[in-house]
Amino acid sequence: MVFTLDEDIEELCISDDDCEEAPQQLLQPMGAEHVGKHRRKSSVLEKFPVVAPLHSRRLSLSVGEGQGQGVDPRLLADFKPVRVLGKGAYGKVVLVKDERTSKLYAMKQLQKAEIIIENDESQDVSKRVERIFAERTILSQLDHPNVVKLFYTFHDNSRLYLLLQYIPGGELFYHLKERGTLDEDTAAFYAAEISCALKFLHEKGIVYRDLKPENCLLDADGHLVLTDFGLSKKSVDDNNSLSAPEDVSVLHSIIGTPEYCAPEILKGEPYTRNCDWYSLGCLVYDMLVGKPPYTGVNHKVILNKIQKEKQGPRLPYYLSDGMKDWLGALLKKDCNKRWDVDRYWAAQPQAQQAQQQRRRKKKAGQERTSPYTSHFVFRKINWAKIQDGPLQKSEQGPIVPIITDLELAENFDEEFTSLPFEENPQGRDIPKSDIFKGFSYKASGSYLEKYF
Ligand SMILES: Nc1ncnc2c1ncn2[C@@H]1O[C@H](COP(=O)(O)OP(=O)(O)OP(=O)(O)O)[C@@H](O)[C@H]1O
Repeated sequence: MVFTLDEDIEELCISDDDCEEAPQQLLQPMGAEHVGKHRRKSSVLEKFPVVAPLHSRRLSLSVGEGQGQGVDPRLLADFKPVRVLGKGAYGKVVLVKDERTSKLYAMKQLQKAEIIIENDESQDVSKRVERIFAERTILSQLDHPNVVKLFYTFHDNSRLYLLLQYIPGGELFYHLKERGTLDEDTAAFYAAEISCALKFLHEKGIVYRDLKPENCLLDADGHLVLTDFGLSKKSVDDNNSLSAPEDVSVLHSIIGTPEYCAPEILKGEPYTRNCDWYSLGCLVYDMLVGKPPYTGVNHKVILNKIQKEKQGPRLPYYLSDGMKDWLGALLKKDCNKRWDVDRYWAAQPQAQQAQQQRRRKKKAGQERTSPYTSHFVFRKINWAKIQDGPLQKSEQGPIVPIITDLELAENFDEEFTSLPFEENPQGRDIPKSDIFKGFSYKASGSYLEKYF
């Protein structure tokens, strides 16, 4: 499958009724200035002010929304805010407690006004709305131990809300900051868990596209969970056809952190699911070295650096030969020479292997065809246990977060957790519009029961 950023929301919406045109009227910016890139945070992180949830606000759900699942619609008033966990482009993520059940959730809040604002000439409103619906729709279809779970979505006049599984261990890189770098076995463990999540997504036709440190969280037992599916894309064609690549300026405007982004995406060229494996290479490089392979103040600088290197980044001498080999295969800037991990995931039956052997002779040095899961760096990984989930239930990961009280959110940056819950005077309702109609969702009863 080959993708461009030209997404097709109609394929991602649950029904045609859910998909509406973006409104034409424009809203004025809220005054917050763009703030430069923060280390290990996306460049858009501090663009918007923190807004605490309005505990008392009532909702204006569209009639019939979410009724497909027999929804007893949830209200903002059902959830008591406990602490701010993080911030993103359109709002923040807040730890909340369900007043009915006392369960904790991470509530991702997105400000409608910020989504439909025309303050960025390079990105149109309908694309932003598409991405928000895509995140909700994709997450509602996934169930994997290394992917965050979505339980409810709803909206009111000013915000959209996604009620996600609370991942209490915080960002992996929060822990890495304390340690500096990780040893190879620990990095290989996280690489294996991320690989399983990526493989699972790719099999469902989803490209994640946003693999970066702040989207890798640790659960209470130290297992890695991917969050933030705002840039994920579900494939709409299975015939490998190429559509015109999206304008590269549009692309740059939605990628906050280019350091982990595949070169073909940075260049605005068509790309495949293979881009996620490049990002995994960058992430693991960062775990081992303390910074991603190419750094720079903007996309152009990073691209120039990538282009200067013929084969890929230079790998530090202190890494093992096995790790160098694994990183080198994923960090190939030419996506045709990069390891096609999805294809060569595991050892294949002998007949296929023989066929590949013949092909390999033709393309010697071009493409890695050895099985991914049996690479030297994964020699201590029990793939069957990770892939099927029992490992995540029965064993702890290499870094077990210290959690004395789940509500304290001890593993999250104080920069966020210390923020007060006060109503943002700048928060504003947007004129009633159908643009977000169909956003509300409730997971099935059995799904909710399975996890609570
Ligand atoms: N399910 C969760 N449990 C705990 N913390 C979370 C959860 N989801 C997100 N967070 C925290 O909130 C931060 C921001 O979340 P997220 O990346 O989903 O927001 P975003 O608006 O999509 O951000 P961006 O604009 O950078 O893409 C994360 O980096 C993480 O620290």
